[in-house]
Amino acid sequence: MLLVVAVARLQQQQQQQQQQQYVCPPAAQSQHRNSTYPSIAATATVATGIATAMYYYYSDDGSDGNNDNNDENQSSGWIAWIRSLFVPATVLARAAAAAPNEEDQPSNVKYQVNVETKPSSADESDADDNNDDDDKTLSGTRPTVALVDESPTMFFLKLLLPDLFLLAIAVAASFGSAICNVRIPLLLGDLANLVSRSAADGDLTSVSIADLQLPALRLISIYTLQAGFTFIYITLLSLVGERLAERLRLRLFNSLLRQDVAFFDAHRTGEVLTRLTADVQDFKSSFKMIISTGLRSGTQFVGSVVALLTISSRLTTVLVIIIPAIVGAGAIFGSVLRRLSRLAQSQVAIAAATAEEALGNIRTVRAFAMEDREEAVFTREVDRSRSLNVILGAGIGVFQAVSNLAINGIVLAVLYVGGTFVVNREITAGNLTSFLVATQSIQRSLSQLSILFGAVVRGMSAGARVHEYIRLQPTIPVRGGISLDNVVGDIEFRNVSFRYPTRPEQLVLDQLNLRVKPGTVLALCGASGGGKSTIAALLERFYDPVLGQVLLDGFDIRTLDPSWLRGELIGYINQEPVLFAGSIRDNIRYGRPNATDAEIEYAALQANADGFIRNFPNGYDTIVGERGVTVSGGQRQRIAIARQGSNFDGTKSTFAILKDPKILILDEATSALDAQSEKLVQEALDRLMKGRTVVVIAHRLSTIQRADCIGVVYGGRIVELGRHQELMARKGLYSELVQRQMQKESDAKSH
Ligand SMILES: Nc1ncnc2c1ncn2[C@@H]1O[C@H](COP(=O)(O)OP(=O)(O)OP(=O)(O)O)[C@@H](O)[C@H]1O
Repeated sequence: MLLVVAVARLQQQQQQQQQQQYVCPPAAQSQHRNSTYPSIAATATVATGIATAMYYYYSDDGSDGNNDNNDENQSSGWIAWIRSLFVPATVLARAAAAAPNEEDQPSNVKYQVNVETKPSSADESDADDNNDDDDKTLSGTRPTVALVDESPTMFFLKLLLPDLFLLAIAVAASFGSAICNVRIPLLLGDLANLVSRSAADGDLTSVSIADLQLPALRLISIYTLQAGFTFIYITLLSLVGERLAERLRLRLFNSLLRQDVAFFDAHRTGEVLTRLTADVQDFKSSFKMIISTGLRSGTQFVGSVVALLTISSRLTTVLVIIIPAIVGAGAIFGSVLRRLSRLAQSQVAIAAATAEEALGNIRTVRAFAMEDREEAVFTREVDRSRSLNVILGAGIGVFQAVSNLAINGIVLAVLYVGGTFVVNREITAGNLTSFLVATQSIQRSLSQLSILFGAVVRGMSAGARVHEYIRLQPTIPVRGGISLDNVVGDIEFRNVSFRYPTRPEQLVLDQLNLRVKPGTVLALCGASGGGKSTIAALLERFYDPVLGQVLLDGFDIRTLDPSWLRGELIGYINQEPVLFAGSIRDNIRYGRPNATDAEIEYAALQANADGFIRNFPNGYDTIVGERGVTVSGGQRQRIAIARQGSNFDGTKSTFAILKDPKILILDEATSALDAQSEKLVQEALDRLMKGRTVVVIAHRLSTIQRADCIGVVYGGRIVELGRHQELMARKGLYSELVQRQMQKESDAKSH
């Protein structure tokens, strides 16, 4: 019996010790937990016919807003066709993560917003046995992707909805223009028949001007009507296209702003920006082309075929044999060019990325005197790009030359066979003219439809790429969840294990336990790569743990509103605070857009920043440049500190407008500074830290000796925890780190 009681007591003591071990500073426990001529008489007519046909071949009614219609553009149309057939096939890797457990919550909930997260498999298991983490294996914890179940077609139809009426008018006008195009060759044939009749009679006066007036008037009317339709559909299509692109860009940007931090770990900024710019542009152009060229060319094609059959079914048979063969050969050659072009395009992108990297990091390039090397790398990539594009250009040249030969061959074939029919009086010269014009109309329609085909493919893939990002749901929503009142700033990491989604094979935090009591300062130190910054990232909820919980005042932070958590509760100053390209004033005001100038200046004063800011010629209106490059590191940090708070003295009295976080995370905040700047920054930080729970991540151990508690992070765990003196007395890893650093400092001094 005594033995049983003794074992039970021993187990109880061990449990208490384990809990005490990760409390900082060591003391009481938290109460909460959770969670595209024949007859000589007719020669003049045929000449007129050829001229008309050639006119039609080399011109167009206009347009689809994409300017693919005159001689020059005819050739650029072919190029556009070939180019348009490129289908960049990009399939993206995904990222994502976990979601909250819902359990009992303490009662200081201020308000609640709907939580949008979807539980992942990892979370489901986590929810089942919240604290039984010991039983869990850490395999299979790679985050799943959360997607909105909506097809791209459905999405784009919905996006078009506000402009449906305008689009309907544009479609009707485009259709009207196409009908006019089908009518024009027939009216031209009527006119030609009149002229040929007079020529055939050998009496050029047999046809009076009055006889010519009616068909001429009809032609003028239809030309005018067509011009009107063209104006309407191009203008409206342009309007609808631009509005659609705008909505698409806004939706995409909105979605990107809300993606998980893990998404940005996995995707290059350049790639994301391409979707926002080039892909939206491609989608818009293709959309406009489908409506204009598609509808016009389709209607023209069908109308012209009917016209051909009406004029001469035998002559039409000749075309039916020739045209498909030519189109087929063109398609095969086109696919080869397409592949070549895709290669050339990606090479251009590689060259651009090389330049972007070098120019974006110009300071590093300059510092290492690597200009020549970067030039050599860029030259190599540009050379490859040139070679591929020269081959592509030659291919396009061959394609276009053969195309022109084929098209001219068709004209000759129709003239020859048609001429025979005219000599045999099977058809009239006017009919032959109409036939030629309609043939050209068919050719033009077919070539535009093939361009359109490429554009459709390209537009669809661009649209799909854009939609892919839009339908991606962040696993950590930006808003949603509860906000608390009267937060005291009690932080607890309970059995937290973590892997970065981009590197799931590496366990970064391994069942880490840590408790920071309200109003105290915890300093985290330890070897590089141990997991210190990761602890801060989890506290900011940039990521969710794969196992375990991060608790704030007893609430699992997955149940809290992330926007409230980051915007109000936690202040985060990292080693390289990033400023926006605006003025100093706007940067300090960033957290609270409604702060007055007086409040901003007070905050700057408290952050030891007012002095240097006033020394700038433009004072608070000084522009800090991209990412804040025109101010020094120490100045940048003090601006970042001023951005964090105004009630530096712990009172909320006069200036409580700027951000006033209850919890502060200082990630290497003073590590990049000289002694004088560090002193100024440290003073500002000391003021800012008053009355808050602070987690400091530092390498220089001398700066953290006064911390209420020091935690040594190693291999994703807290291996030592306590006050400076205690840890020194323990003669463990901390004392070793301190001694090594002292040695380094004295070595540096003696040199
Ligand atoms: N975004 C990320 N994606 C993948 N792995 C990451 C990411 N950030 C950090 N890591 C890895 O996680 C581990 C812990 O990194 P962390 O930045 O937390 O360490 P640290 O202790 O703060 O190091 P240091 O003192 O050098 O800043 C490292 O191995 C690092 O390579």
